[in-house]
Amino acid sequence: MASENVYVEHCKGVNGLDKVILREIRGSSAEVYLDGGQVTSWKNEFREQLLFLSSKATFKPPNAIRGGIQICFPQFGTIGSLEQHGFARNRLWSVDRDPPPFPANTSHRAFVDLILRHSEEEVKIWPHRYECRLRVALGPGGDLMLTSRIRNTNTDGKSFTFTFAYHTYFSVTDISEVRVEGLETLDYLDNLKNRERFTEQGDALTFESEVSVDFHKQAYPFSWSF
Ligand SMILES: O=P(O)(O)OC[C@H]1O[C@@H](O)[C@H](O)[C@@H](O)[C@@H]1O
Repeated sequence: MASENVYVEHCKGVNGLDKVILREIRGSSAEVYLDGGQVTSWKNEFREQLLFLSSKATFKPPNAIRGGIQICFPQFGTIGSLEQHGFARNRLWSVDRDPPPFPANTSHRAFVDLILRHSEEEVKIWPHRYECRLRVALGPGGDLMLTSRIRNTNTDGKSFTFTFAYHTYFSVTDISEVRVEGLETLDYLDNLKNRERFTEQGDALTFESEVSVDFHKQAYPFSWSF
């Protein structure tokens, strides 16, 4: 059997939408929808699901699929004039059959390359031309790697700025066991308190009730909602 069939399967998912299944020999797998360029499932070798996908996810483009790993581009959250989290999660991506080489080549066999290019319709709301590439790769040990590469294809040489995020919905068995470390001394905006600014004091963030906070570290904002 061709390796494409063993490790990478192109098929139809919910509502006939195009999806790609990545499989590794020890049993781990991932599923990626071309709608939104979105990973919707990631299972370890014991077939345990590591991502959350809402039972209310509609799989009706151009609505974003609620769950998995949404791609937020060219805007994360409400930092800018576009709709929340930008438009990439609402667009149909294509399989990139001939991606430019990666600086460090890996030996992964379960991977897919996707590409999203500007549409002329979209240029009206975000006046830039771009290529947004995403490689989703599943390693032999079941590790999932997302690599994104964004290229400015503006014909007039004009630069643009953007924000980007992998908006990941993790599946959590017991929220009281979860600790997020490494945030001490960083400032955050609390979405449940009118985005008031606070400084994290503790050595770990824990979750006893609903939490929705955006942390800012240098140029990289990141956000937690439970
Ligand atoms: O509802 P959306 O647009 O998919 O956003 C999902 C979440 O995105 C997070 O970044 C926000 O902090 C949350 O408040 C929000 O619920």
